[in-house]
Amino acid sequence: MRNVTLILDDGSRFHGKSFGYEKPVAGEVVFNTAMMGYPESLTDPSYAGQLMTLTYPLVGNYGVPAFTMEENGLATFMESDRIYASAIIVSDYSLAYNHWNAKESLADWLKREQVPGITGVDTRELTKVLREHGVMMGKIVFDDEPDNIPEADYNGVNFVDKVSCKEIIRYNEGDGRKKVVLVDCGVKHNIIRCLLRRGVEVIRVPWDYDFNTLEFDGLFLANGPGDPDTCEAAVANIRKFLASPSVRPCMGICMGNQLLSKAAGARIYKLKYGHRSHNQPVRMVGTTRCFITSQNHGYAVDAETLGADWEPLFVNMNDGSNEGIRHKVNPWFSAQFHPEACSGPVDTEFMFDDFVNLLK
Ligand SMILES: NC(=O)CC[C@H](N)C(=O)O
Repeated sequence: MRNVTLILDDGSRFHGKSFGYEKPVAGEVVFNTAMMGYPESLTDPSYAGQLMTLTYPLVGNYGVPAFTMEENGLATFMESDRIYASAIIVSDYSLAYNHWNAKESLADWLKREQVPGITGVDTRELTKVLREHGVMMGKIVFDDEPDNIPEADYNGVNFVDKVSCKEIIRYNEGDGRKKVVLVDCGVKHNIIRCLLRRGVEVIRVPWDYDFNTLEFDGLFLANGPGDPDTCEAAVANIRKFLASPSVRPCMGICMGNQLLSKAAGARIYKLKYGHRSHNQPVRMVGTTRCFITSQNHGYAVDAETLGADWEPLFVNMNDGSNEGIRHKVNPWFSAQFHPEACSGPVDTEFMFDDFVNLLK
């Protein structure tokens, strides 16, 4: 294992060993405090461009499942067609792995997908640095090579455009089925699985496609990487939908919550270090009902700036930030967290039932 160094923008250095693909890489360094789920997180397109630090120390011990696709093109066990995170940073990579569903080691998978992985880093100390300073750009360099890769700069980069599908994909087509347009900002496959399991037809469209020209019964706004302010084309299409005389249900997740909120007039801001974990507590506004949720986001909605017809639906119980919105009259709502989980707690999957019931 070659020696590597993670260098953060503020000059802090963390030494480790390479266990994945051997190439230097630069990107935004974020941390995730979940105890498991590295196959799902690595293939979640919302991590595009990010160096993912895991605080849970032992990683790799349950290997990686087979990368098989179902007939409909959805991955059997993963959240997309490949790894989207730019690198993974762990404390103690486990050379031995064992699980009924394991097909290969995390190291072999990373090497095949050409994604760097580093181990031996005190990821809890690294997380403390990111928590105090806020997420930072950083790079992983090999100690036996000159450090000549440029710093990452994400200003104005539209990551959604890089990961969204390029043409329309239809799932579960059939007479009499309710049709849901899904705006693919970088959709996790479990969102599509959750919809298909409820018997609807899904029409997956590129993020900037004007779906208002299609015939459909409901609109679904998916998760996606990067800064929502780079997705004005999607916001314009959502605004058209909201203004349409034919009122149809709409649900959004994560980036979908941010885009719906932007269409509702709200401002988006960047959180200091984001929410990436399996145990984010949220409260449903107006009730004392709380849910434990799976999350992966760096931006948040400023609920104070929502239009008068809208209100917050969920609030984060750790930091009070907005976790979802709803329209006061029409069947339009969204969550900043991930009701489809995968991985993570499934407490809020009922939101898919609510959405599909509204279509009827
Ligand atoms: N998972 C997501 O959809 C993330 C949304 C957005 N890219 C953020 O970081 O806030």
